[in-house]
Amino acid sequence: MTDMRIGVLGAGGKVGSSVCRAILEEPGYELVAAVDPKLAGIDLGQMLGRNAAGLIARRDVEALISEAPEVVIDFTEARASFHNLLKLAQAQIPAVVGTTGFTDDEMRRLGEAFEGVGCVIASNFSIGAILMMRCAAMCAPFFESVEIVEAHHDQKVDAPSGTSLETAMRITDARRVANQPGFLQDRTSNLKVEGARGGVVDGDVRIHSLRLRGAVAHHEVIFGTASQTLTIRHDSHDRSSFVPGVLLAVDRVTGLDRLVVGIDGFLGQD
Ligand SMILES: NC(=O)C1=CN([C@@H]2O[C@H](COP(=O)(O)OP(=O)(O)OC[C@H]3O[C@@H](n4cnc5c(N)ncnc54)[C@H](OP(=O)(O)O)[C@@H]3O)[C@@H](O)[C@H]2O)C=CC1
Ligand SMILES: O=C(O)C1=N[C@H](C(=O)O)C[C@H](O)C1
Repeated sequence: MTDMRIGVLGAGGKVGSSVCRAILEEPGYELVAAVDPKLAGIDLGQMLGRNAAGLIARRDVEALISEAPEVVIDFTEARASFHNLLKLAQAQIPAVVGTTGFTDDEMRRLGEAFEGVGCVIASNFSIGAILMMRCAAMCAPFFESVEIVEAHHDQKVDAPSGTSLETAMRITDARRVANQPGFLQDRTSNLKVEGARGGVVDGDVRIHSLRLRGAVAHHEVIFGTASQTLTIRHDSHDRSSFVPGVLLAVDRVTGLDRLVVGIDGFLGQD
């Protein structure tokens, strides 16, 4: 069997460079195009090691499409990603997307664009974060209060994190399905610092976003009810935590004919 031809958008970024290294090292894949505007024209051997020697970084998605990749992986920034994904869909190239920060309207339009072509968009590819979201949904009907705290490195551009938004959505969905009322509202009436109580999503789940140099990606869901709290916490200590989930999605996406959100369905054990 020939190796699967992979293209990467955001190859010079924190996650994109980890993904490129994995593609270069794992058997069964060939890195045929790597795009990052600031690296255009550079031999990626300098950045990714000798496995990448001779692979020249490309400037844009058009240059990537011209290399005929079988799957494209995208870890960039939401606005750039949205436009690039429309071009990939038009070229009938399946995509695996980790970029966060899409609007609801962009997600809807991507769903339409990928009718007939595989696409996986996941807010978090690490197994621990996926299980954290599942545990949070399982606990949601049993508690009266919940708040989410997420902490990321200080270079992150979107807030709150895509993972915390998806966790909030899964929590409110689980409560609705269990016919439970919304969470208790707090009684803060003297808010002395704007934002001190975080931001409210999906009606009543508060998210607090911390941005700290030295952090990678950390999510904590804290539930409360009379006399007790329950904390579910996940930490990504290194970007390699996302790689196995990305490769799993790459293996599955060519068998899809539409946009799938999340990789839960590929894990089994439902
Ligand atoms: N789903 C998941 O599991 C995960 C998702 N993420 C998400 O992935 C995204 C990237 O994260 P991270 O790697 O930390 O961010 P980085 O800023 O380190 O990487 C993004 C890279 O994309 C480049 N870029 C910008 N525009 C384009 C474009 N049009 N074409 C190609 N490359 C482009 C950037 O270049 P420049 O620096 O010049 O702008 C940068 O090198 C974020 O949205 C983040 O939230 C992150 C971790 C895990
Ligand atoms: O920007 C990051 O780093 C991460 N982004 C994703 C998110 O917004 O949820 C996934 C993970 O938290 C790392």
